Amino acid sequence: MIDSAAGALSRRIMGVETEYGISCTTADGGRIIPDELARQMFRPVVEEHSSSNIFTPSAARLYLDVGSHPEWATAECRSITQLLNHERSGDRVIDDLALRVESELGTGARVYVFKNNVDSIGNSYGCHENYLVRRELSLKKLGLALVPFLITRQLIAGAGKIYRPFPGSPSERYGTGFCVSQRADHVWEGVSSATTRSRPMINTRDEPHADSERFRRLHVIVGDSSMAEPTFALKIGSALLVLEMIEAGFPLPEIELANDAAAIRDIARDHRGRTELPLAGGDTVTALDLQDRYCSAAEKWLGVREPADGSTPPEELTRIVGLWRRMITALDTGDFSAVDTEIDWVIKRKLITRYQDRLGSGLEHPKLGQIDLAYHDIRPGRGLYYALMDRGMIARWTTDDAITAAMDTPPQDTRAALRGRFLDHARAVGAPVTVDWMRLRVNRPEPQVVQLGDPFASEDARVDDLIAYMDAHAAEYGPTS
Ligand SMILES: Nc1ncnc2c1ncn2[C@@H]1O[C@H](COP(=O)(O)OP(=O)(O)OP(=O)(O)O)[C@@H](O)[C@H]1O
Ligand SMILES: [Mg+2]
Repeated sequence: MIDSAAGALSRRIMGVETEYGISCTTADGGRIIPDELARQMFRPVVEEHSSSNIFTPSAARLYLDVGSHPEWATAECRSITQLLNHERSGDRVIDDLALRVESELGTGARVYVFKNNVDSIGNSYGCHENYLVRRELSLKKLGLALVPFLITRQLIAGAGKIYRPFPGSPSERYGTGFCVSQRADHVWEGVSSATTRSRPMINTRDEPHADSERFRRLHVIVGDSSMAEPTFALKIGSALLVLEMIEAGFPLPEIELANDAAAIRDIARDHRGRTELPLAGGDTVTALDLQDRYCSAAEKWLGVREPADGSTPPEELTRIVGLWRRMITALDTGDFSAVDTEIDWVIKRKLITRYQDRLGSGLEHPKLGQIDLAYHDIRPGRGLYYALMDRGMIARWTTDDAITAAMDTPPQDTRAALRGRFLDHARAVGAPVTVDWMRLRVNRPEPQVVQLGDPFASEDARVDDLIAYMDAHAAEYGPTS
């Protein structure tokens, strides 16, 4: 049981990290290996910043992670649609890097960027969610309370994939089939501080990127990347509501599964959530029953929670819980028509089934694998996701204008606004600076550092002073281009 004396955090900082898969074919049918392709994509970034790990004008972090996966970590956000806009703006920025390489390579070359979580040889890359929580809460206890929700969340917000067993694959014992989640086969335990050796669902590494006396950062690494905007909203919104309820001590299923890793893999292969999951105490529960209970709790919670200014508006949460309920009903009845434009795995399964019927083949058919992958291509006008959206077969949650605005404008109601202003000014006067989530530093003539321990604060006189310092020394920084 969580000590809920501190109550639910009514305002919260959230961020999402997305790792992308990349590949390239040249006009003569050749390939460029991902390492080299990643280097080419990041060349303009390195030319401008002398680094492949930067903070962008929208205060996001753009970097090249190990394994040639470009990563976009959104700036700190306070509401779900805001977070969605900032996550989507990452797709646009990364696609611009891909377009540039494509034009350098000349007619016929194709650079593909996929927002998925598995490559063709079984490597997995992540989509991490970050939620600010109070220091008083133990990440371990919070994690244990969240795990049954997160293990079953794939049913309502998974990205879906065709699973093909191959020797050495983590779930070799399962036959070929459609899974609701991409990530389910690639997590090994519920809660721990490791990230790669034994990948947990929640990472408890204590790295708050904020005042460590007041805050912690909950790092959820079990989720799939989302293509459909409503899927993203439901994935984040449902987690946010469950987190709030745990913090507030609101009644929730108190469940400990006997084997988290086995449960998450079994659920991934059960499109109706009916698998009986053994509990640590000996009984069983179905995944659908668990999700139904979380959703019912959230419906009640919406009636009593006290919204805070600047956080996700209640109407938006009502919309999220409405979608959640429609998805539970679909799972229960087997009629998915009320959600088949909103939830990634449902959209994808429908598409794949249609092609499968046409081909008259099993899921092993390579064409179906191509369709599976093409759904995650982030290029408008080329990727299957965008093709379906253009035909009205995928619903929207936000607008192109809002996404475009987020490409170069930080959230205005968090610390990100300060980072954005600082970077903007440094660029204008050519000042050498170093930045991370917590820190703004002017490097010359004398190092000047400001620590931003409160991620909610979007104004700070110390940052005004840093800007004045850069202005005062502008002549020493030399001409700007
Ligand atoms: N105090 C905070 N609470 C919640 N989220 C935060 C906080 N500070 C930053 N974030 C978000 O956490 C994410 C951090 O991304 P980053 O890729 O740097 O993750 P990391 O876990 O620190 O490092 P890495 O991915 O290199 O292991 C960003 O999306 C950011 O907006
Ligand atoms: Mg990261």
